Amino acid sequence: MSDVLTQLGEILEERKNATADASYVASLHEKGLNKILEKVGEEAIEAIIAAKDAKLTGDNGDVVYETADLWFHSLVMLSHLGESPQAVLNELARRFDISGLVEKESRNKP
Ligand SMILES: N=c1c2ncn([C@@H]3O[C@H](COP(=O)(O)OP(=O)(O)OP(=O)(O)O)[C@@H](O)[C@H]3O)c2ncn1[C@@H]1O[C@H](COP(=O)(O)O)[C@@H](O)[C@H]1O
Repeated sequence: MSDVLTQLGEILEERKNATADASYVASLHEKGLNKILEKVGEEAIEAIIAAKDAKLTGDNGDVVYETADLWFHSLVMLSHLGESPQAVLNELARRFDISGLVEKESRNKP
C-alpha cells in the first residue's frame, strides 16, 4: 500500500521541475503555499460532505474519491515544504504500539 504513496512522492518531486502548463502539480507550486492550503481545505470539506452523504446512502464511492483528492493535495503540501510521504508513514509507524488514549493522557502530564 505504501508503495503507492512512495511512488506518488517521487512523481511529485519530479513535477517540481515541470512547467505549470504541462503539470497540475507544477501549477500548484507556482501559485504557492496559500493556494495549496486552500485546496487542502477545500478537499477536506468535500471529503466530509461525501462521508455525511455516504452515511445516508450507504454508497462509499464518493468518499473514497474525495479522500484520494484530500490525500493527494496533502502530499503536494508536504512536497512544497520539502517533506516526503515517507516522513508521515514513519510517524504513523512510530505510533503503532502507542494507544491513542495513552498518548493523549501523557500530553496532559507536566
Ligand atoms: N493523484 C493526482 C490527482 N488527484 C487529483 N488531482 C487533480 O486535482 C484537481 C482538483 O480537483 P478540483 O475539482 O478541485 O479541480 P479544479 O476545480 O480544477 O481546481 P481549481 O481550479 O479550483 O484549483 C483536479 O484537476 C484533479 O485532476 C490530481 N492530479 C494529479 N495526481 C497525480 O499527480 C501526478 C502528476 O500530475 P501532473 O502534475 O498534472 O502531471 C499524476 O500522474 C497523478 O499521479
